[in-house]
Amino acid sequence: MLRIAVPNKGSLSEPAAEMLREAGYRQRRDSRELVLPDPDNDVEFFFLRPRDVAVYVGAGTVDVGITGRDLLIDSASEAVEHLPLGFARSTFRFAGAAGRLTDARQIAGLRVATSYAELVAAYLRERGVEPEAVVRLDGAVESAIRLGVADVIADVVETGSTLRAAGLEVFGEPILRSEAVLIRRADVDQPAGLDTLTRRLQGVLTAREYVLMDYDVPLHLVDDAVAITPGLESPTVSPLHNGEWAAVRAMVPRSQTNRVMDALYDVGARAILVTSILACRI
Ligand SMILES: Nc1ncnc2c1ncn2[C@@H]1O[C@H](COP(=O)(O)OP(=O)(O)OP(=O)(O)O)[C@@H](O)[C@H]1O
Ligand SMILES: O=P(O)(O)OC[C@H]1O[C@H](OP(=O)(O)OP(=O)(O)O)[C@H](O)[C@@H]1O
Ligand SMILES: [Mg+2]
Repeated sequence: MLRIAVPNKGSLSEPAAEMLREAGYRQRRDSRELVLPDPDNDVEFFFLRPRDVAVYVGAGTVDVGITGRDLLIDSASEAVEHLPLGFARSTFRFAGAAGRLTDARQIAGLRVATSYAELVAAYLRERGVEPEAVVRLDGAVESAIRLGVADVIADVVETGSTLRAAGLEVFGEPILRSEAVLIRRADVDQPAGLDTLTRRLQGVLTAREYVLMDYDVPLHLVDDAVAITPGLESPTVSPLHNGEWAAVRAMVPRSQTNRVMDALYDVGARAILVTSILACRI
């Protein structure tokens, strides 16, 4: 039975549960449940603090887990990234008082507050920058400068509104681009059942990223239309009963749906229909 660690709280928890549900797994109804067997799918879920997921996976006490790339790196555990999951996207950045600093090298001799002390210390070490101290805080890191425990901070930035509200500005290159990732232990044989979990999650990612597009097009324009919708491998083209038109079906990136419909209409396609994909195996 594959043991899967899932964040029990925070930004990762709800989208992780939603993705697993879409992949056909049971998910807990009560947020206090810590263990959830799913015998029909031969897996067992363990709901753990997001920061602890990589620790358990690295120790081998659970087989795989869902966490953030930033948390995985900060944990310095023996776990590795297996599959990026496309949600909880963020950047990890240095920030300070507006207009004060422009480059990470200027952090030499300063105090940096962060909840990701390992990640920040390693980043500065690799660049030969020696801060006075890396101050480890649990959260609300944006207040550390105003309250006098640090000169700069390093934290998760998504929209930037928390930084703005604290009167801070990012500086230097992004330290990291993070998103939720499925992790597994390094240097051991793949646990039984990981292939199935991976295929199911990839199916959810594809179903979210693509739509199915159907349209009719005169036979002499099929090549022009198919050039606009090449599909993943090759679109399905079927004859219509009238003998002069074809029906075409292809997968199209969801983000391009309307642009592709406009282009198809312009080359002469009609009856263009778009359908969401509920699940798939590619
Ligand atoms: N505002 C955000 N947008 C996107 N991802 C975020 C955001 N805040 C945190 N994350 C991501 O969530 C993960 C951190 O999980 P964690 O649950 O510890 O943080 P959190 O969402 O800040 O929860 P809490 O502060 O309630 O403990 C990291 O991978 C981080 O990149
Ligand atoms: O760029 P934004 O869209 O504003 O998001 C980033 C903020 O979200 C998270 O904070 P959270 O709400 O989890 O509080 P915390 O600092 O207590 O963890 C993160 O630590 C940042 O502070
Ligand atoms: Mg937080």
